[in-house]
Amino acid sequence: METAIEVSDLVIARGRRRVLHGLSCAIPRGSVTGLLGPSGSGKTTLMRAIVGVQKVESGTVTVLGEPAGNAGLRARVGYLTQAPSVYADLTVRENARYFASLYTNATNRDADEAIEKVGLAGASGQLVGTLSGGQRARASLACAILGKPDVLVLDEPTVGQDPVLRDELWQHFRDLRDAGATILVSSHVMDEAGRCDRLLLIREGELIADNTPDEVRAAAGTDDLDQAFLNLIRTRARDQKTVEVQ
Ligand SMILES: Nc1ncnc2c1ncn2[C@@H]1O[C@H](COP(=O)(O)OP(=O)(O)OP(=O)(O)O)[C@@H](O)[C@H]1O
Repeated sequence: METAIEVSDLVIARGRRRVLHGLSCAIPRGSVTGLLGPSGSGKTTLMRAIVGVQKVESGTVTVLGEPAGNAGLRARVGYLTQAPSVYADLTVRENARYFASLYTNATNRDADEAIEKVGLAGASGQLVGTLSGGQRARASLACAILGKPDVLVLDEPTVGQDPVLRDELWQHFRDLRDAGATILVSSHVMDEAGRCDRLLLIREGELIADNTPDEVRAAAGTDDLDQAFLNLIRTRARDQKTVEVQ
């Protein structure tokens, strides 16, 4: 298994609080890896470290063999932030073509293709400021994927999308993976966890599972991933209490 992203003993503080406490994981190349965990557990912080925009206290993050954030990675790593990062006063097409112009290898055709992939072809002439929240999120996604990056970091890409669109977006993620991309995708929705090749479950800045969905189910003794995560969290909390008492 070739590793695309290697995180080692990562410690990050945000504000005065320590958010990640020595987290380590390895994300295989050509996989869709789900990053799951409660709100505030550190998912976005970990993603920011992987794309190289987060100040790190200690530890290392290596992406495609280079330190995260290196100039050589700029065109190879795509990042969808949680808040849409597109220009409200440009149309969907203008946004996508503008982002395409920032890549040496992306064309207007790639921009139009990406718009189609996210289901926005019918709204490509519309100003982003007039789109619905879910449409705006998809416009942002189109801009993140159009450069065909080797590593794609997606922070809650399916929030606010209807089930049909969600299904299509997940199919697209799998297509990108099959073409060789490595995808890290955060989600709150457990039914999305089952669609991933691997899962990272994070809680209060610590990794409590790094497995395939089947392995997570087996370790937790239940077929239901929602329940499996609850079991893992409860077992961990119990173990920690036992250690404190001893
Ligand atoms: N700019 C900031 N300054 C101070 N604290 C921050 C900042 N950004 C995030 N935090 C804190 O860091 C912790 C982790 O936040 P993070 O955004 O990584 O969580 P998350 O798992 O992505 O949450 P969500 O699922 O709600 O997006 C939280 O306690 C949050 O309040």
